[in-house]
Amino acid sequence: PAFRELLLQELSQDGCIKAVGQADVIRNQFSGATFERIIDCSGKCVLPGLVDAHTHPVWAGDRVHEFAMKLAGASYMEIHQAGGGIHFTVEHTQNATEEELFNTFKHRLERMRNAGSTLVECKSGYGLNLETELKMLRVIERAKQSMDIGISSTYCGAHSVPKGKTATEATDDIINNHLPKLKELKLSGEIHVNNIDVFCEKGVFDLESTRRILQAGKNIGLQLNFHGDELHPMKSAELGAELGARAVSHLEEVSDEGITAMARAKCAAVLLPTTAYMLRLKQPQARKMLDEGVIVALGSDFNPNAYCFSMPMVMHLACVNMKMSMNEALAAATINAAYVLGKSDTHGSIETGKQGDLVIINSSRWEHLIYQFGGHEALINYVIVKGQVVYENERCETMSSY
Ligand SMILES: N=CN[C@@H](CCC(=O)O)C(=O)O
Ligand SMILES: [Zn+2]
Repeated sequence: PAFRELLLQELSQDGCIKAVGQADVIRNQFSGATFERIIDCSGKCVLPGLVDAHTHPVWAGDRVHEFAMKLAGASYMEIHQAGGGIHFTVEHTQNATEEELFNTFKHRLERMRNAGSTLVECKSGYGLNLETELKMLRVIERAKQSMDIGISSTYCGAHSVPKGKTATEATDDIINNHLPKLKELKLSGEIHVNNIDVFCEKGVFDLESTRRILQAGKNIGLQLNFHGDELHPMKSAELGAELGARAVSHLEEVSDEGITAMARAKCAAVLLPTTAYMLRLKQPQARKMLDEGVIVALGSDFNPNAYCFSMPMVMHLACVNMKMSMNEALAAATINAAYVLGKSDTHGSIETGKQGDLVIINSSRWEHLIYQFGGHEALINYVIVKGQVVYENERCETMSSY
């Protein structure tokens, strides 16, 4: 994308982009107009706001002790099966107040936004029981109403099988109790959930339970977007294609048939480079997916296992470890991620009529946003959501970013 050609643009009152083009053309077009604020972007680049297609940002209790265990050789599933991992976070999240959860979540969203994310998918899934899942979803709903960042919310009550239940019992509970409650809350206007997610994995939810939960979610109007083929080949990709899922995340262990099916069904792949990196998993086959025409998106997967807020770092990892080009990584972290959330008509690119979500960086080459690993803190000059500056980085002006 020729972002360097984009010299000036204007945002209308409704927060949407009014025009895109050469500075002199636009200057003529709007010669009589007045502006609340004009930002001179000479020597800078304007990019679409980044879209993070996969996060778990509402929780209490960090897992730094487990990071040490993993460095010492324990695997993700060994820790999970011993009652740690997601179970540890569930216990702490169940005990946390709604206010505590909201405050930490708000802070995390600010850090994501300051790293350039303007639209973020946010999952529940550390409650597992109905009461705590609803507590998490209320926290997300409150942030949707009050924070200057876009949020797409996901019910992930099937993130793990709760202690004391079998997977079948948990599946029945979700279908018979959780989903009807979500439907009721949507009708009353209290909570609007956008997507449904399941952790389809050996020892968690098998393919049949995943199918039942996703189908029931689809029946109440949720978009399907689930974890699959991460640690073991599960035929999750094939299931996603069959059910008309918007996306399947992870896919380190996807089959060849699964890739073909996803391409045909326009079911996107959400790749999560932080998780593959920190768990030292086999890298997902991004190149094969791209070559076969799968819509590839990226997510930070921010969670207590993979503690990363930054989509610029995610793009860097995708380029180095998954062999994506910088153009592919940027598309995956903007328009393709917006597609995953059902929002590519309004988000994910700089086009007239789309929402004015932008990142302005202090470099004349946009590629610096990916190239400078961890350098985004000094490089991102402004973050703009719906035409309003929501983050302005004073440090940026004084620091050299070259
Ligand atoms: N794999 C399942 N869920 C998360 C991890 C959640 C956790 O460990 O707390 C993921 O996407 O990596
Ligand atoms: Zn996840």
